[in-house]
Amino acid sequence: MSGDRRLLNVRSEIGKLKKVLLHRPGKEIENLTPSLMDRLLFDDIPYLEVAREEHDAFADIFRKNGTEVVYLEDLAAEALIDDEIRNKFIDEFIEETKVMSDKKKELIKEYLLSFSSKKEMIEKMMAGIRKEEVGSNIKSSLTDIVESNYPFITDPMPNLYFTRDPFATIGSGVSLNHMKTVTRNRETLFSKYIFKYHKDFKDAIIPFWYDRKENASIEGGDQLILSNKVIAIGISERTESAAIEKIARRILGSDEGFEVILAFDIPKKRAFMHLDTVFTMVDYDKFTIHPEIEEPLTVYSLRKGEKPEELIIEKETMALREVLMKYLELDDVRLIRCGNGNSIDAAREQWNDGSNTLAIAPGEVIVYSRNYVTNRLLEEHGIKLNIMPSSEVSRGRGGPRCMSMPLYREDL
Ligand SMILES: NC(=O)NCCC[C@H](N)C(=O)O
Repeated sequence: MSGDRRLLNVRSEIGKLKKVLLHRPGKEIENLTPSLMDRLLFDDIPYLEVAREEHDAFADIFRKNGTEVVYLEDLAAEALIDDEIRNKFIDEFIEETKVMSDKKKELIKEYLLSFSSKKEMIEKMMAGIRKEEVGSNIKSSLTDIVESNYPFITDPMPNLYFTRDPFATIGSGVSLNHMKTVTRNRETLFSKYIFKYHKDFKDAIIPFWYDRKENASIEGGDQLILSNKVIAIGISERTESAAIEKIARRILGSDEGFEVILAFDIPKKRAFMHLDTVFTMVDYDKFTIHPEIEEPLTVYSLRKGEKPEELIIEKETMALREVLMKYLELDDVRLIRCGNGNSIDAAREQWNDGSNTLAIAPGEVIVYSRNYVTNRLLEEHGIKLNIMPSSEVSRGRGGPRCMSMPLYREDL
């Protein structure tokens, strides 16, 4: 990045990745129980020790390829530059838990302030606070008595290792997302403090395209930067059209150079959770896809109008291939089908994020080892693979793209 003073720069899905944000799975994973899984958006409980080994192997792939890796937990701790900010952060964190009683709030604060290391305090916030850690017998309100069997004072945040979703780097700016679910919206507080107070960002002029307090939801897994002109956003289980409209006005009205936002209407179901669950870019003209999105799709193109704030919106029904050829101005594109078109392999590998690859350079991606049918096909299409172990991290229903947030990619 020598000679380049931009802190954040993402103008494609495939430009050489120079800096990426990860979160190493922590104790929050061990605070998952079967009865919490549904609300906390997990389908199984990963074995933490192995999940960490897999995640470390993921981080090593970046480092070996010249990508700087930074961790959410480190940046969040470093953002708490003085007592005033630490206090403010703790208060806001507690405000966003469902704790009602003032007495309990005081005890949580006291407990969090008792950590001498800021990183350990952050990790505790992420992991969740079990009842027995903070005055287990407090029954100062009716809710405490009624909910006395609930094991946590503050819930764990097991989805944090999917750093793709709470915020997204778009151009030189940040979409600080408002997440669909309460559990994931709590995660965005860490990003808020990082961009506001961390020494690397606090004095920078960073455009914010969205804010976590806005009322419509949008998640990073739905935000794909197809080129320096075209952004794709899924209208999905997690992202609402109202949010896309707002963000489009701001991005298209800025001087970042993006010309069109394509809103892809995808099925609202868990197997299609985000646009990147069913579709990722692996090279200039190659994409991995869930075979079910090959059928004609409804796509809305949003462009800037003549008047300030005006948007021109056009609805089209087209096959994905045609949409990509048209908007990326390509003569041809190759759609690489997850599971190589076999319905059983496709369904199995799709469930384990076979289409959720992360490009670290044009034509070079990180993939899960378990999706070997799709991986073979990618190789046959000339894609260079970096294969990571994937038994445990995959249980959270996200792949290499979901587990990473690029902060800086070289322009193509
Ligand atoms: N971009 C993504 O598809 N992220 C995966 C998120 C998985 C997580 N368990 C969730 O349901 O939000």
